[in-house]
Amino acid sequence: MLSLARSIRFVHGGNIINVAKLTLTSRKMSSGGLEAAGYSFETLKVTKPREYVLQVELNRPEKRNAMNAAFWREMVECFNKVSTDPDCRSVVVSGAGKLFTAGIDLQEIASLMPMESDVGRKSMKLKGAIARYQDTFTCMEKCPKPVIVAVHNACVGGGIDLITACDIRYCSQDAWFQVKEVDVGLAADVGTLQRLPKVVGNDSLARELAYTARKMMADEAMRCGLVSRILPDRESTIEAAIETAALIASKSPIAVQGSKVSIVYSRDHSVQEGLEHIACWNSAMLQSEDVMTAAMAAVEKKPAEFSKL
Ligand SMILES: CC/C=C\C=C\CC(=O)SCCNC(=O)CCNC(=O)[C@H](O)C(C)(C)COP(=O)(O)OP(=O)(O)OC[C@H]1O[C@@H](n2cnc3c(N)ncnc32)[C@H](O)[C@@H]1OP(=O)(O)O
Repeated sequence: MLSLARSIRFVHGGNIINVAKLTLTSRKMSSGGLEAAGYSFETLKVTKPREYVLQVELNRPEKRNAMNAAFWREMVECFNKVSTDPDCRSVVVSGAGKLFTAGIDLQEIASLMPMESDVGRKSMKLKGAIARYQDTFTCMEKCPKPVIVAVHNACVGGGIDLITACDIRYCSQDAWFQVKEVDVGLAADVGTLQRLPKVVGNDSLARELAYTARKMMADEAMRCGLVSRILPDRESTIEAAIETAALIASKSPIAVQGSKVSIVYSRDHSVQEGLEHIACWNSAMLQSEDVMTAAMAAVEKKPAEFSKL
């Protein structure tokens, strides 16, 4: 660890500020692939491939990462923890094995149905259950840390719900995407119908995919804006996602998380409401030490080191 003390005078908001001591800490990279401390799950493998970056891998490869009851519960536990983890600034989501995910576990789908005989009570219970399933992906959107998803091969049904709640989507050349729900007699209900049209900015295409359940291949996913990069294979897709996550993690966490909160808010509000929201947000956050830290680093032409958040 490298420590460097020096005195700097800086102008901020019309005031001259003396920064008595600037401590620069050298980067201590974690060894990738090791399970991240405190993140132990049955269906998810969480590792730390870079400093401040966590990789959450869907980890039921023998069942094609089908989403079972443990998965729906553990994703919420995982992302609630990520949200407040000062050692995490960005997240990569990937799938273990042959493909990204085969969607909801079809062998467990019958167990969704409550036992009540009265239709009203049954419906109320089911409504609560669907809301909890929705929370599984909404918690990724509510997590202030950017989430980059690396899709390879198949991304089916619930997989589309998952990836449309992420911030950034990359895929491999062999990736394909399928809003599969109508094929299993369902209207998609955990986010695809709400988020996909906004992600691709093409209402006609979103409806076509939802009504037909046709497969969309990687090239079309790129053209329509579902993904922003195509890489040759699974490994290079994950590596590219980790590189982007590491770049994000090197920036001010106050600025990055404020950007995410503002982008999500603005998507669902008018331009004027979005502007008012960010004005209120930044009336607090512009006072952060991160503004000074970033400015000083720029002046010194050195990488900025931001305090944990
Ligand atoms: C409140 C509701 C919330 C969410 C709703 C979401 C809706 C959906 O997700 S709809 C989509 C449901 N998924 C599917 O219809 C896909 C079914 N699977 C497949 O079509 C194929 O498995 C495949 C994805 C194309 C992959 O094919 P392949 O690589 O040849 O693998 P398989 O030999 O078919 O499967 C290997 C192994 O995995 C099991 N498995 C695969 N998918 C699922 C699944 N969705 N649910 C449960 N299990 C699945 C499959 O049974 C095999 O298991 P074995 O024990 O080896 O037999």
